Amino acid sequence: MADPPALSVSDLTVRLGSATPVAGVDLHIRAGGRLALLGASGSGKSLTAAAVAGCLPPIARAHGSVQVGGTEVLHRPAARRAAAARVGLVVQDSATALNPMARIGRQLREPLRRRGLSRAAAAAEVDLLLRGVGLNDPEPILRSHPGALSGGQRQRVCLALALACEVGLLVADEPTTALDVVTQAAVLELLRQRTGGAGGPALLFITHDIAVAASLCDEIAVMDAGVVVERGPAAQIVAAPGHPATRRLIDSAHDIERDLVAATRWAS
Ligand SMILES: Nc1ncnc2c1ncn2[C@@H]1O[C@H](COP(=O)(O)OP(=O)(O)OP(=O)(O)O)[C@@H](O)[C@H]1O
Repeated sequence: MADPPALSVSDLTVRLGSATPVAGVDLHIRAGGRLALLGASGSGKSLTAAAVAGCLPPIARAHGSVQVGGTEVLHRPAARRAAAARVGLVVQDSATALNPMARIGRQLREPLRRRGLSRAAAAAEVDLLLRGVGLNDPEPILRSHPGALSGGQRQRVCLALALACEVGLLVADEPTTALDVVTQAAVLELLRQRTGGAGGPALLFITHDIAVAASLCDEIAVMDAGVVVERGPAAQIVAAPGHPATRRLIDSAHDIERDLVAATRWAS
């Protein structure tokens, strides 16, 4: 039998008081697929991601359906979800995603111990996970508290933590926005290597950057004012954008590229 979709969102609506920042969103990611949810600031991407990950703000009222791995989870906060319906979450601000009081080693071993690994097996797996996300000298990282790490190191630890939970779906909400360009490229490459395909988790990648969306994901869904206005294969959306919101995102990417070329000429 075919695997159930990693994510199936139908008619998702999120209300915050009298505002409706997410209005009737449908999304679909096949097992091992990668979808970018693309949109300008305030278009409703993060609230959609929060509904999927089970961490909407308490004042939010959500309707519709969110199925992870075939299980309905919309009204189940992250901590109350069955293991098969858990979602790994990597957010922009990794400083808030980790417990500031606990050493990295403990935070990474915990989910592995919960999965039934022995103390020794969990320690070996943590070592592998950190090396797998490019932290090739794990010992000092394991002994550190989150505040002692750089933003790039913390983001890699968050990715390792999400992978330690062996989820079928990873939600990455602007995971590289707070990083310098070199570290951004490294973290994006890691996401490319560690998600998608037969073995890795599916990916819901939240971004306002169409170039990043198209380079990492097979499909793109564009949000504008709480609604998905366009969706399709990434190459097709970039080559032939059908909605003004998508064209605006492409134009702003071209503007940045033009500025960069002009600055390079100026400097040389
Ligand atoms: N906790 C909250 N309380 C009140 N309003 C909120 C809350 N979270 C989001 N909003 C509002 O809902 C709308 C959508 O927010 P959301 O964070 O989903 O947008 P976004 O597309 O992710 O934007 P960005 O790229 O800037 O993060 C915005 O107008 C935002 O101000």
